[in-house]
Amino acid sequence: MGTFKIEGGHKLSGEITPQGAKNEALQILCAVLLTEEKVTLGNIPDIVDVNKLISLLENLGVKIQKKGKGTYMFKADDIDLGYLQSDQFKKDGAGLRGSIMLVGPLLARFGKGYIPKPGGDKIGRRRLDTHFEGFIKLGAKFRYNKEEHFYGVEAKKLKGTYMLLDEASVTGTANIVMAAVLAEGETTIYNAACEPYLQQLCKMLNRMGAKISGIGSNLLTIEGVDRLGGTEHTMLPDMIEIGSWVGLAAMTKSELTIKNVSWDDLGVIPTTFKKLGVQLERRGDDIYIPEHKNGYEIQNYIDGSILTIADAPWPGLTPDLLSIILVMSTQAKGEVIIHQKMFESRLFFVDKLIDMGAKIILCDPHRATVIGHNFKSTLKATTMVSPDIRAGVSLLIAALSAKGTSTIHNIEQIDRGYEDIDTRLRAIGAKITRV
Ligand SMILES: CC(=O)N[C@H]1[C@@H](OP(=O)(O)OP(=O)(O)OC[C@H]2O[C@@H](n3ccc(=O)[nH]c3=O)[C@H](O)[C@@H]2O)O[C@H](CO)[C@@H](O)[C@@H]1O
Ligand SMILES: C=C(OP(=O)(O)O)C(=O)O
Repeated sequence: MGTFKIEGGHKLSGEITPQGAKNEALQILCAVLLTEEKVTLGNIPDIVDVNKLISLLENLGVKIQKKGKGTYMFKADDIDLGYLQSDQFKKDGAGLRGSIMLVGPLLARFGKGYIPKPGGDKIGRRRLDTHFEGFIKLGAKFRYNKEEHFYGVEAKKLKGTYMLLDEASVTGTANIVMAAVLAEGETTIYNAACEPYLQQLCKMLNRMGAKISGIGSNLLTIEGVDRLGGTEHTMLPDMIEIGSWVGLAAMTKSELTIKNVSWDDLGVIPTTFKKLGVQLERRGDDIYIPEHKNGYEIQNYIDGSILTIADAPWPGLTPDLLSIILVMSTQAKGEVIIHQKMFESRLFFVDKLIDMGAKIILCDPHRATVIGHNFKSTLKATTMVSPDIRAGVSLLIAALSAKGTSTIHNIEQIDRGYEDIDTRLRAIGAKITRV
């Protein structure tokens, strides 16, 4: 179990460049299976989950060449479907959430897709019904081995159809889109998720020859084609990382510039931080955050009632930023309710923040009320264990703002999604060491 030692209480300063988007990369990497031609991908983050998926592709027989930092060429012209039945696949496939999106492309191109119960954060129930209901609608036969938690779908040829998803699942939509692009006829997906990750995937598939319209909306129409060709694609900067650095800058009262954020793809993220009193400025495509010498004050609603920050499918606020927003609210002036609607076990990490001196009431598994200290009292350093990727980074931000030296164990959770985080934070003045 890896550990970070963090000496808190120091201001940071300078520039930080976000990595390529983790959740986009996981979709895009699976899409290389849809063609036997070369696909070159850039700005792939060097993080544990992405590297696990690249190694799954390699074991499936995809030829992979590293062209430079974050740039790889993939060629899926000789796929070993036998690997899907191996014990090794049952182990490797369960190592991350993103592996579930191998199923759609495999089903579309080879008529069969299998996957063990995927991994990812333990943040409550993470069902896969939307994915498999979509494949079944497209004509696939579904089977599930309960003892092994092993899922399978098979179909000679998928047929386009209309479907109304039971929920706007991010990976579910990506999976169904990747299956439908090679189906016979037209598929309409209503209540589709439309995060920038999905918009990027659909744009790339269109460059490969797919015919997808409605990109960016919750109604996608896909006219099936016989085959797809090669392409090049570059990941957007990771919006969750960008939000993490905004929260970090505010809570450590640091002047920070976040470079090349692709502002137009950030949706409500900048305005959400502004509601929490954070000053952030658009400078070209950078975010500039001044030193918050006098702290930051949470706005109330127009009628004076307490602000709620809640997650929602895009264009609502991503749930992946709520833990970060919660931690920075502990030093704000004012009160806020954090409502994590999607996941039921993602707020339990607040116990650690309470130990550190934060004023938080966990109302129920989904809602926490935070009463900010307005920097009148700093958090106390402590020893903690990172429960999931975003709670891990939130605890790291808490530790960087706290007085004294904190220890965070199980940092593998953080490494799952943040590239070389300690080196990058040291470059802007953080006192953090990996032990
Ligand atoms: C690898 C990857 O891309 N992971 C992301 C993806 O996970 P993933 O695709 O697994 O998440 P889903 O979008 O399927 O669902 C997330 C949770 O929200 C619930 N839900 C979803 C849609 C909806 O309309 N109503 C609703 O309640 C689901 O039941 C589930 O509990 O999307 C999540 C939601 O943005 C993010 O937290 C994850 O970081
Ligand atoms: C929940 C997350 O990831 P995953 O879906 O990979 O577990 C996340 O990125 O915050």
